[in-house]
Amino acid sequence: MLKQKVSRVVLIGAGFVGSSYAFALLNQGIVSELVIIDQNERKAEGDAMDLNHGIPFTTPMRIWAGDYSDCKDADIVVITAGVNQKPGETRLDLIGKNSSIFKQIVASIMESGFNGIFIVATNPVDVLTYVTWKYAGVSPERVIGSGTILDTARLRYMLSDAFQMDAHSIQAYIMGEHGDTELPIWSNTYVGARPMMDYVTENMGITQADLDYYFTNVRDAAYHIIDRKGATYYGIAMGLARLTKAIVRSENSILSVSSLLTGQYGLEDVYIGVPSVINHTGVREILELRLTDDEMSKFHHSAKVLKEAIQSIKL
Ligand SMILES: NC(=O)C1=CN([C@@H]2O[C@H](COP(=O)(O)OP(=O)(O)OC[C@H]3O[C@@H](n4cnc5c(N)ncnc54)[C@H](O)[C@@H]3O)[C@@H](O)[C@H]2O)C=CC1
Ligand SMILES: CC(=O)C(=O)O
Repeated sequence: MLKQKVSRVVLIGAGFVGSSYAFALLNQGIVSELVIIDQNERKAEGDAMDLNHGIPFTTPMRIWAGDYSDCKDADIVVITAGVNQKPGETRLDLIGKNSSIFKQIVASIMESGFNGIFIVATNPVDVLTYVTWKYAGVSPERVIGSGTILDTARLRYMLSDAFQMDAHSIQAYIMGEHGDTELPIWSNTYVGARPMMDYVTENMGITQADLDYYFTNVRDAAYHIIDRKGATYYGIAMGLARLTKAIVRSENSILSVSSLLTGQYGLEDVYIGVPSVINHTGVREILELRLTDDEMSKFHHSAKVLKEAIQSIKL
């Protein structure tokens, strides 16, 4: 007889990002159980009710507003709780408020006996992923930050729009902090199997100035969206759903997420956005790219900024 395979996600934080992620999970039928926790219990209950009413239109799933004891049987806990940026604020400006709530959140998760994978999206995400890893005291492959998964998607979208190519056919990565010091890895960008630089020079008349313009728009996308509608959530929600699918289905997919460096790129003891192989164990390995000297120096600068931010927190 076939065994019933239950996959459970517990979502902590049912704000813009969390609710959009829940909606993406339901629409894509990625897991069989979703538990929603928020300090605003009525909001978590309301979301569970609303989402349940969509079930007849999609894949069967159990959704309820729960509590931390539900983490015991969870495969993945996704943390999106905390404040978001107001216009003009950087992600690093959120460090004080958001790191202080993580101590209690991570302690409550671990008290349940949770033995699965953490995904962190709350900003500043690289710093809070490090904080989660420290507070949880688990092996680093079980703690993943959304890192530059969204920035990489933004870059692939912008290049696909510029080249009039399907975004799936563009291989490109943003590495570093999910924030102001991130960088594009042009040296490892491909259109299909062709290195992007020779493709665009030969066929498109696109210059380095154009590429710089696309990157600036990627780096500053959150500021532009927050100025217009107060928060960003659909893009990251779909990125979190993609990451969840890679774990639940053990896909061994390469995604640019925040992983702990342990000597890669000559760095250690920092969570930072790097292409990583994701499966049911979490981060199976970090796929180290060959960077140019300029890319390496910018990546080291980004890591330095993150390390300084981590040092500013009393862990
Ligand atoms: N990693 C990424 O690419 C992105 C990250 N973000 C970040 O995600 C975070 C959430 O953003 P939004 O959903 O827009 O904020 P929001 O304010 O809409 O939602 C936050 C939710 O967290 C809940 N919450 C706060 N403290 C809690 C606690 N101790 N326990 C349980 N729930 C708690 C609140 O009640 C609220 O429902 C922010 O830090 C934001 O910067 C947002 C977009 C992209
Ligand atoms: C808010 C944020 O981190 C983003 O949209 O990139």
